[in-house]
Order: sequence, then C-alpha cells, then structure tokens
Amino acid sequence: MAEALLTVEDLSVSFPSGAGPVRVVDGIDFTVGREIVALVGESGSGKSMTGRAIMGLLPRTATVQAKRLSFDERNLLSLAPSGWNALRGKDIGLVLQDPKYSLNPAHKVGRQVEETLLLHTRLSAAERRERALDMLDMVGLPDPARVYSSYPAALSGGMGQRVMIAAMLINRPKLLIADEPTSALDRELQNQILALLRSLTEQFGMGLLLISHDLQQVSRFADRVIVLRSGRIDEELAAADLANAQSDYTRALWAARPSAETYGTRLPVYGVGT
Ligand SMILES: Nc1ncnc2c1ncn2[C@@H]1O[C@H](COP(=O)(O)OP(=O)(O)OP(=O)(O)O)[C@@H](O)[C@H]1O
Repeated sequence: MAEALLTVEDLSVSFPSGAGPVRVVDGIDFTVGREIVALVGESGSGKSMTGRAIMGLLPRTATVQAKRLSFDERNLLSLAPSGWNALRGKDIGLVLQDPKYSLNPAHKVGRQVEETLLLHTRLSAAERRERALDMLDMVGLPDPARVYSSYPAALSGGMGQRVMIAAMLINRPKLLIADEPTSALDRELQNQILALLRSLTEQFGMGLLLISHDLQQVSRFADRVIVLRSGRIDEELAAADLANAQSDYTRALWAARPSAETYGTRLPVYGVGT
C-alpha cells in the first residue's frame, strides 16, 4: 500500500430528518497514497458524500464528524473557508460526471483551464497560456490552440471531459477526486478517459480517488477498491481480486456489472437504509 496522502478515520456524514439524524456515511476508514483507489457501491451507498466531505463541499445541512481527516499532514477538520479555497484546485482537484455542468458555457476553454493558475500562481498571461496549451495537448486533445479559443458548446462530451481533466491537473495537484467521471460517455470513450487518468496519475505521481459504480471498469483501472454499503465499508481489496471477492455484496455488485445490453441502466439497490 502506498504511503498515505489522504487519511480518513471514522468519517461520518449525517443529515437531519423528521426521525432524527440519518448517517449516510457511517464510520469509515481508508487511506489514499500515490495510487488509484476506487470507491464503489450501489446508488445511495455514500460514495459522493465521502468525496464531498474530503473536498469540504458537503451540502449545508450535512454534519461531518471524523477522528481524523488529513491530507498531506494538514488537518482538514479544522480548515477555515480560506484554507479550503487554497487547497481546492491547488492540491486537490475534483472531476465530476458531466462537463456540461462543470464548464461555464459563457467562457472560452482557455480561460477555464487557466483559472487555477490565475488564482494560485503569479505566472504571466503568456506563461499561463503556454501551460494551458501544453496541458490540453497532454490530455490528448488535437489542435490545442483551437480548443483553447473555443467555447464549451463546441466540444463533444469526451473532449469536454478531457478539458475538465486538463483544468484540474494544470496546477499539478497531489490528489484528484473523480466522481463518476465517465458515466456521461459511451463505453469506448469511458475506457479512453480512464486510461488517460491512469497514465496521468502515474506520470504526475498523484493519488486518484475514483468514485464509480462500475466494478468491471474499476477492476481494470484501479489499484485498490473500497466497497461501500449503506455508508459503511463492506470490503477492501486489491482491484485484481474483485472477481474473487469474499463478501456476498461485492460479488452481487460484480455480477451486476454492466454488459453491453444493460449499460446505462442503474444498478439494483440492495437493502440501502436497512
Ligand atoms: N442534501 C441531502 N440531504 C439529505 N440526504 C442526502 C442529501 N444528499 C444526499 N443524501 C443522501 O445521502 C445518501 C448517500 O448519497 P451519495 O450521493 O453519497 O450516494 P452515492 O453512493 O454517491 O450514490 P449515486 O451513485 O446514486 O450518486 C443517499 O441516501 C442520499 O439520498
């Protein structure tokens, strides 16, 4: 197991309800080093809330508790809003499901890719442009100069997601959290984007927390897998061992892996909230 960049100990996230607080993440422990750790589980198992707790991006009504939540020796539990702003985009990047909602349609791609350089560095406009063009090239976009001056509407879904990855990696974060980064794309593009994330993770020596419901994909792109069930860790195993998982739940999720016929449908829900 790689040396930890992120340490999560006894993390819980709860929301108020008429019947009292409901714990949607319930006392989980894990670490992420310079490796790809996948957080998997059915819909509602708490994957996104875990990712958001690490990014300090939980809904206002959520309460977060942990024995320890630390990133690169910093205690995230005591970070002030200004501390979060300094961390996000600089040391921790977040890639979400659909670039349509993450990219601002009113601004050209170049400006959005450069944004974290503007916020976190003193590079000149020319240096920022050069870094952005390099990064657009690194994520495999043909004709980076044309993409740089385009508006997001001119991009396909796969290109948009490559732009988002470029925007998140331009400042060389130590950790990237990718929450279902490919579920808006077709199968072939999904594999291309995941292969790109894997290669950039290795090239930059980053950690990647990959949130996914697709165990088959995870088995090919991740190093380690944490299986969440109703907010708790059901099993933690090497990605290579997924096909021979011990827990019945993991085996059921593995058996429900999307096939060409069922791809795009949601996974069945096994006893959430029970
Ligand atoms: N703002 C909120 N208020 C109350 N409950 C919420 C809120 N946001 C999420 N939840 C609940 O938290 C639980 C965990 O949600 P989360 O989004 O982490 O699941 P997930 O595993 O990422 O699922 P999916 O794959 O569907 O995104 C769910 O039961 C959800 O209904």
